[in-house]
Amino acid sequence: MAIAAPEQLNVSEIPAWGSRSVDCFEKLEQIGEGTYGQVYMAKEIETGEIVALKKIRMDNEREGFPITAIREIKILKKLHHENVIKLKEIVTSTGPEKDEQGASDGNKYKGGIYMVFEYMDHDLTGLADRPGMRFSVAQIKVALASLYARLFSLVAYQCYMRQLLTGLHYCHVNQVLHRDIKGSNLLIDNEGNLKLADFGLARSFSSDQNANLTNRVITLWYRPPELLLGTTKYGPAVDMWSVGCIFAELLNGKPIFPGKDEPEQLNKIFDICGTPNEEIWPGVSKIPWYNNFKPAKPVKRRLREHFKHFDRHALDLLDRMLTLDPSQRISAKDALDAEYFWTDPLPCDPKSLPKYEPSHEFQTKKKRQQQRQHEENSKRQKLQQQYSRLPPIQQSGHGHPQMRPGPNPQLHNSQTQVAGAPNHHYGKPRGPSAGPRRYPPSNGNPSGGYNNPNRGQGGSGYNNGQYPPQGRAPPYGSSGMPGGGPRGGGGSGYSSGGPNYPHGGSQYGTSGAGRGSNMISGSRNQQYNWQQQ
Ligand SMILES: Nc1ncnc2c1ncn2[C@@H]1O[C@H](COP(=O)(O)OP(=O)(O)OP(=O)(O)O)[C@@H](O)[C@H]1O
Repeated sequence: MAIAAPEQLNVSEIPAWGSRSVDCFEKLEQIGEGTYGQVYMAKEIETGEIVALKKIRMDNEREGFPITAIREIKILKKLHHENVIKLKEIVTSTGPEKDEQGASDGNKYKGGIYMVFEYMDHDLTGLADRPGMRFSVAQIKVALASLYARLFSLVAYQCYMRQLLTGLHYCHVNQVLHRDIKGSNLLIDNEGNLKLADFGLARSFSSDQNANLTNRVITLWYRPPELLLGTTKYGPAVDMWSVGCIFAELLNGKPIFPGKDEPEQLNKIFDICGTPNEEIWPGVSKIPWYNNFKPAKPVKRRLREHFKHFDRHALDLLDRMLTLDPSQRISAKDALDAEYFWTDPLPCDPKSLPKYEPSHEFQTKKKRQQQRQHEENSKRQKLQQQYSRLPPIQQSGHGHPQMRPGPNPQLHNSQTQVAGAPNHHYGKPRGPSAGPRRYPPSNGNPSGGYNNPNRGQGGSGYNNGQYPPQGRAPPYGSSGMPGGGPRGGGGSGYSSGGPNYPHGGSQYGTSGAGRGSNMISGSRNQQYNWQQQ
């Protein structure tokens, strides 16, 4: 079998893949709008099976098939685990494509390539954003029902966290870094199963951690301090920081570090986790941008006080996930061993979790927009009715301006507010004011502008308007990256064979010394139910 050079898709490995047409599927509904393009819920016509079709965006690909898609396909082909999304096949279309209403998509001269995934009913962002899943302290105080619901959601979160860590441990053992852990990339089905998705930024890593990797990864709110400080040598600990942010977000009801840009992101982290120094984080002063960001006044860590309302074991675990020094940060394997997962109430069987209507971030956001629009319209109607009951306006021009019929300034104001209303916490990362950005500055200047020439059409970066283009930045561009990207010397790329195995006894090895994570069976010493590969 021909071996593909690193970064090339070895099509001969997968003869059946790509041979079927997307016409084998009927698109039912759009469920996601990602950097890649749209994601659809679709039905396989022959079998009736429901799948998710993710269209690979090709419109700005003068250089051929997008590297992020190649990486995602290559990595997903070698990962097989119940907590990692399954890529079933690749399908193509040669001619004009139809949208879910059966209309041509207007892109009639272009063929399309789709990844076919198993379908998942929710993403964690969409699910956590459902009214029934979020509870304020006030609600809990006033209603016993809410208390039950709150307890129930805590049990659900514990169950999701266990699955997230199990899937991530599997990735790390197989030497894959995810590098974009966030709620909308954690998919959940109605059986309560959680799966890691969106491996477009993932890559293999070698256990010596000496290779230079790109610094420009992980959505801002979930990005660890070592990346924000400019390191290019990192490992699985980067994903564990993101897990800590998600864990705290679930328990807290909102994101914990919602920074607008890199400096603010670091400030938010330092404010709660304390400022780093050589004592608590040996080597921190050697990280490229440490001096740029060194706070004038040291701040003490106050994470435990800040989240003192969390359950004790949850707080212990969170403390170890949000450890500034990546070498002291807890691994996925050790996190699965934490008391949090081994004290009552033990994580439940995912199947016992409640079933909800499908909810993806894309849909919940759309619904919220529609609801806002609806509320505005009825407000407007009410005001118009009020005005129509008012006495007619005198033509002399002495009347109060608010008594003038027709649109008045107030209404215009409120309309503007709707259009430009701040995005909800769970809004898609679209720009500085609309959620976390995905990439740090590409110009090598940590506190300077954030234009990213790699970010899709025209490379307009983040400063151009509220909604910058959504093309996923090839994470391996070479511009201005401190230390050079993995494409340059040192980037290990992919091995052409199977995944590399970590050396026995390493943090990510499967020596069998670790305790298993299957809480349902109640056995703490059980092995993980997957094979290392
Ligand atoms: N297999 C699936 N089943 C159900 N929904 C899915 C599936 N895959 C993706 N989605 C939905 O589509 C959204 C976008 O998918 P994905 O993250 O893979 O695309 P992306 O282009 O990488 O997006 P982003 O730029 O936000 O990371 C997800 O957040 C999820 O809501």
